[in-house]
Amino acid sequence: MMILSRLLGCQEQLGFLHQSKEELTDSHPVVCNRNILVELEEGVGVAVMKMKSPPVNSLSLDFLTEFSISLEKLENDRGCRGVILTSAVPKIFSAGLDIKEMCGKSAEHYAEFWRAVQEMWLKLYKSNMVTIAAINGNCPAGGCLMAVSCDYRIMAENPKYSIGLNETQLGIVAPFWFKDTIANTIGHRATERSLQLGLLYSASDALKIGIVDELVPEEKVLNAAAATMSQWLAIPDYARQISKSMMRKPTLDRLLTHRESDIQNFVSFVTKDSIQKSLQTYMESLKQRKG
Ligand SMILES: CCCCCCCC/C=C\C/C=C/C(=O)SCCNC(=O)CCNC(=O)[C@H](O)C(C)(C)COP(=O)(O)OP(=O)(O)OC[C@H]1O[C@@H](n2cnc3c(N)ncnc32)[C@H](O)[C@@H]1OP(=O)(O)O
Repeated sequence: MMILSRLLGCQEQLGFLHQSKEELTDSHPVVCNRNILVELEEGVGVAVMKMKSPPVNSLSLDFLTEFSISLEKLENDRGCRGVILTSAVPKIFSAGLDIKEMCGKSAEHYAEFWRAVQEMWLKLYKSNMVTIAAINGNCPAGGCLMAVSCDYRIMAENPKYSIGLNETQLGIVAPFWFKDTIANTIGHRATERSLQLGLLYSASDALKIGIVDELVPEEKVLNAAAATMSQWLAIPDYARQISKSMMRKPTLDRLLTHRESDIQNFVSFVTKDSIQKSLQTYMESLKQRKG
């Protein structure tokens, strides 16, 4: 019930009611949501989802709810066959889960938050559409999860940007389905090293290890994503979708089977004093790094 009311509440915030005439053209209907801009190019059947939640596109409960609703709308739109996921915030793809959602809140809040994280991943990983991440900035932890859940990743070749699952550096543990998703991308051995050490890879190392598929100059990331999209869309949908599902279903089923226990594990993990302390110390270190 709480989730339903949040979804309904968010649908109002989603801004379907606030579209201006300038934002709606025949060829590029744009939906300006609070955290995500969705632009559907109808003739081509491709939507661009631009995350725009400054300063760092952190994945808050509101953001995740909006993301899942937006993706579901596209999924149910027969005119949309592909999605390019990118960022409208300079230098940041996404800073991952919003750490503030995991600090000093109630057990009920943590459970609701974690269900929203699961939902985002389930929707993205099982999407029937072609999904391409156009990674135009830093991409740690939950941001990396989003990227590796897509079918293909193109990253800006900027030495300042990094990508990876750095959870252990915060004193926390990437859950099994984060691990499965990255292992499906880079293999078991590379995942083991990557997760234990909480590695963040530079763009060039990310290409070498296979976290990303292609590097291009920053200003070409979206064009490169559109070019790759047209190659993938040249394959008949039905055959491609069944192939995707064959590869991903066991991983999806594992979370679906253990969804409630995964939420309980998260809540009991994150409510530990030691974990709260680690997260708070990490947040403070982010602030100090600034100063
Ligand atoms: C036994 C098994 C049990 C299993 C249980 C499972 C538990 C697993 C739980 C969770 C998995 C976690 C996944 C995650 O995604 S955790 C998040 C990890 N993210 C990071 O480590 C990134 C942190 N951020 C950065 O490194 C940088 O901010 C940056 C490189 C992304 C951008 O740098 P810069 O442009 O210099 O910006 P600032 O650092 O100055 O940041 C601006 C502003 O934003 C705040 N902020 C940054 N990241 C986050 C975040 N992830 N959440 C919330 N807030 C964030 C930062 O503090 C600044 O705030 P301000 O000082 O108030 O301006």
